[in-house]
Amino acid sequence: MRDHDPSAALALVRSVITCRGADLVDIEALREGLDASEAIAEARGRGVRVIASHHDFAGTPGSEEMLAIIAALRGTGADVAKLAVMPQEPEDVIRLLRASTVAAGGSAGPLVAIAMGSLGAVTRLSGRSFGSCATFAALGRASAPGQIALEHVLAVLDAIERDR
Ligand SMILES: O=C1C[C@@](O)(C(=O)O)C[C@@H](O)[C@@H]1O
Repeated sequence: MRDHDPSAALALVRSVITCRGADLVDIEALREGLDASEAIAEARGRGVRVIASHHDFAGTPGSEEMLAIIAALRGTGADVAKLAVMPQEPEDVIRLLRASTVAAGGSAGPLVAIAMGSLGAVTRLSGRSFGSCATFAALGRASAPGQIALEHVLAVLDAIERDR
């Protein structure tokens, strides 16, 4: 819903929460002009878990900024924080993974950190080693650049996680 009016997006999330049709909702929580905290509290009050997410489809912020974004996502009271960025060069992917490792190091709650595009594909497959609690895969049409088909993700995770 990244191109939509933030309040319309929030109204949609609210209707999903109130119709009891979801176990978990994903809210783009840091959009300008949007106060997601009430919807998040409402969801949690109704037993619906919340992922508070932030997408940067243009680039990869600096390390401190990514850590601040993750802290802000966690500050919304959501169950999981998720940051997805668009790397332009390999160093961006390394920076995202480093920020993910640092942010996951404390006890501030579960995190998902993804670098999009083909450059970031490695983060979708080995994110767990860098603090991510989940990844995203395509079941049919990809919903973000660089998303890999579920069957391939499962095969790679199976190979990577075999000895854990
Ligand atoms: O936040 C995410 C992750 C995602 O952006 C991805 O890169 O796989 C895809 C989005 O649909 C989802 O909301």
